Amino acid sequence: MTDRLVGQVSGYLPNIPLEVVSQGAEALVFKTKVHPYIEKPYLQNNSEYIIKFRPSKPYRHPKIDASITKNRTIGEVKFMAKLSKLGIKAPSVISADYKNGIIWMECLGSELPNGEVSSLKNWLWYLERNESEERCLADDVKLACNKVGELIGKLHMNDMIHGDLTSSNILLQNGEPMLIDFGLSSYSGLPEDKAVDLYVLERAILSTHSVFSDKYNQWLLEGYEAGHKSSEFGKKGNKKLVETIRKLEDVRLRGRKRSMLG
Ligand SMILES: Nc1ncnc2c1ncn2[C@@H]1O[C@H](COP(=O)(O)OP(=O)(O)OP(=O)(O)O)[C@@H](O)[C@H]1O
Repeated sequence: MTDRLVGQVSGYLPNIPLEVVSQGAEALVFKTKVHPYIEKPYLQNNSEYIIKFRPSKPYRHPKIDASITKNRTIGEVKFMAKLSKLGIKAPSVISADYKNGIIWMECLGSELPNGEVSSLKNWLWYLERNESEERCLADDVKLACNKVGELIGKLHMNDMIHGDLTSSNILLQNGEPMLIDFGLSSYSGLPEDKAVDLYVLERAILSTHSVFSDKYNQWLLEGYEAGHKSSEFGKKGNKKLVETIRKLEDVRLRGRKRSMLG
């Protein structure tokens, strides 16, 4: 399966060496050392780039499939371009081929001592498996969670919804969090949509980092509050924060009822 898809993407990008990074439900992600048009680009990482390829789905009607691939790729690129304009940390888009579902972007993150990419999930797992409880709850972990919350606060203040907030979709670079994977992103000013975005992250933290999830979630929310209270947003920030947190309580309640009913 992967070989066929690698063959397909190599056909679209001839002579570009590709290394498979991940195969998810929606896309295949590759690393390459080749920039498509500049020899010395001004990016945080000038030696490696990411290529995200959304393959066609054989079970969909070819015309519908082509339209979905094109629209989702355009949607993701536009979202990333807006993030860059707003200064919300995420990979810069380098190039895109909408028709073939390809996004060439900046490669973020670094390598952890165990060789894994420095996503929030991998970093916390690394600490949980190799270090003491004290280390897992140290100041730099609190600061990273606060900063993630702040970043999401800024995203929501701009009425942007990530749609798939998990600790894998947050990369850390020199302690600074950056968001990735905007395949399910959308725009909404509704507190409900923002609350659901937060709830998805809260549940992801609970299931992925269960031992310390209470602390991590508390620190994330503290950062989220701080993000809204930044002088940049004035009184509007506090108003939006109160509305979203009130909705978050409703969403949690609905989630609990649903799990009680099985
Ligand atoms: N810009 C980037 N810099 C570094 N690594 C990245 C970048 N984008 C993606 N990755 C790596 O590729 C993985 C998959 O990327 P992404 O989540 O965007 O694809 P996906 O197919 O939508 O994933 P899934 O279906 O699992 O949600 C990420 O978890 C990360 O390890």
